Amino acid sequence: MKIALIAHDKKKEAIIQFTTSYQHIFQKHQLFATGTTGKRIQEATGLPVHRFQSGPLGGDQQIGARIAENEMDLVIFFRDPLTAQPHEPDISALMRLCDVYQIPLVTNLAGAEIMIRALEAGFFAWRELVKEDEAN
Ligand SMILES: O=C(CO)COP(=O)(O)O
Repeated sequence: MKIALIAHDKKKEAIIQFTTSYQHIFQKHQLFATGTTGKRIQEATGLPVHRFQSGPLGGDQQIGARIAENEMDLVIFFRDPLTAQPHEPDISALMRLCDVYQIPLVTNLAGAEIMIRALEAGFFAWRELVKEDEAN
């Protein structure tokens, strides 16, 4: 599966701990991330991560574009709800596209814990069916 990982600055440590804890699962998937998040995850885990621009420089929009092309299966976004972000419209647009295209999105650690277990349990098999349908 293609997984997007994004974390706001105050949530960077949390996403690093999360990806480190579940490295054995993440290593079976293709990882994508906004710039700084991806760099930190790569440094901490050694996992290969395709890095887009940093969030404020368009990274959220680049991930949104992948979603619009059905090229992303899951978005794990550790949002900071207590800090104003200069690129708030980009963040809203990304979340909106997840809803438009029915892409699973979690925006906090509690949701991510459940989602990663669902991923490992095979609950994402339907994504392959959607893609097969589109190809026909
Ligand atoms: O701002 C972000 C998401 O909206 C995250 O961007 P970085 O991973 O580059 O810090």
